[in-house]
Amino acid sequence: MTEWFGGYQNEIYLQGLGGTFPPCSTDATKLEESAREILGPGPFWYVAGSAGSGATARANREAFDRWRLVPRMLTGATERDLSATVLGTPVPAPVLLAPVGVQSIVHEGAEPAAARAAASVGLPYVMSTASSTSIEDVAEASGEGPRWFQLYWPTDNDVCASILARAKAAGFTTLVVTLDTWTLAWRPNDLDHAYLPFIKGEGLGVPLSDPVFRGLLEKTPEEDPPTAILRWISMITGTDSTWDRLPFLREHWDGPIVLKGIQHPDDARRAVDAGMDGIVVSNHGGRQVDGAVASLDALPEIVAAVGDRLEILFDSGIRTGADIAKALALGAKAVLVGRPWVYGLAHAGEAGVRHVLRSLLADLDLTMGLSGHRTLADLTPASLRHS
Ligand SMILES: Cc1cc2nc3c(=O)[nH]c(=O)nc-3n(C[C@H](O)[C@H](O)[C@H](O)COP(=O)(O)O)c2cc1C
Ligand SMILES: O=C(O)C(=O)c1ccccc1
Repeated sequence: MTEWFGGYQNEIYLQGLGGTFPPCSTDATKLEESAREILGPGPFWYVAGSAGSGATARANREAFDRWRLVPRMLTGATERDLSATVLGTPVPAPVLLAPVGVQSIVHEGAEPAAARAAASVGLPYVMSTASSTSIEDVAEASGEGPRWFQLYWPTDNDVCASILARAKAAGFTTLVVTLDTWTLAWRPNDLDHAYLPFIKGEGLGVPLSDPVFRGLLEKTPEEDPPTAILRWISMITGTDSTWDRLPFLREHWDGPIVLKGIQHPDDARRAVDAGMDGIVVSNHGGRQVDGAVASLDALPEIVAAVGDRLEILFDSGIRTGADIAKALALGAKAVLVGRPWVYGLAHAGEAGVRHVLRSLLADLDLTMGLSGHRTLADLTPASLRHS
């Protein structure tokens, strides 16, 4: 079924007639500004911050500005179909909620609130391994909504297998393996506030509810929290995996597998050789390698290298409908969005996330229509000029 996402614009104007307004801004920049007023400095910078000088986070945005849509007229784009199938998951529009850890930092409703909002719009929720709640709780909140699982890859194979089995049993269809964060980058904004969620014992919903992880501990996490926390941190950080470990994941996951954090065409080729189903071209929103290439600048080369051999998803820097259209025109099959919906969560929980998602989809829908694109297939490099 196709949905007319642009209709949210009328809905908002009509609300205004009755004196009601959206729960937070429809503009991503303003959302960040007002989130700063709501959240304390530690939580705000945890979300807004990035690695080092912030060069890559800025570059992510600047890259979008160098591409411009060239609108076409009289194409009959008054009715549009944004629907797609992404790695076997039918979606009303090719947009996913990027995995975001420790959402309890910004809102008490945390991951279940965001998962409910995603399900209500029909967009896939990608649950982070670093969630505040268990896999099963997020699955329940998702209801009928599509759900994918993001893995921070534990070095202990039994714990890894247990987590994957639980995710599968809870109805998560697609596995997203994040490769670019095997340790946290130098993040001055977090360091200045000495702010590390894990140390505060947050974001541990997955391991603390895992029987195999618990079985490794001499005392329960309830009796001895610091030991459990440190054991988990040492299991998912500090040790980079290598390509030869990927078959283990294939053995323990029978659905599609996506590698997140690919920025070099040769790594994209290796993902193909390893039999992966997809990649996310991403620099983790500029939070890992300061000075790294802008994600959008990395995209065309990767599409040229492997475009027809696996599904290419994209994230890092998406803030508007035009940004989504540009990434799709450059060859991404779908995009993930990070910070904007987290700010929605901070403002108004589930309703805030829903508002941000609906705003993005309405913006995308109207941008596509007014630039003469009726379907996603109409968005090609020819839709853009580099400026
Ligand atoms: C607060 C925060 C927490 C994040 N946590 C995770 C995570 O747990 N797992 C992961 O793969 N990516 C994580 N990311 C990265 C996002 O999935 C995504 O790659 C990034 O936010 C995209 O950039 P954007 O925020 O500019 O849209 C996190 C990002 C933010 C902002
Ligand atoms: O902050 C992040 O970017 C991130 O990926 C993460 C990792 C572990 C816990 C919380 C967030």
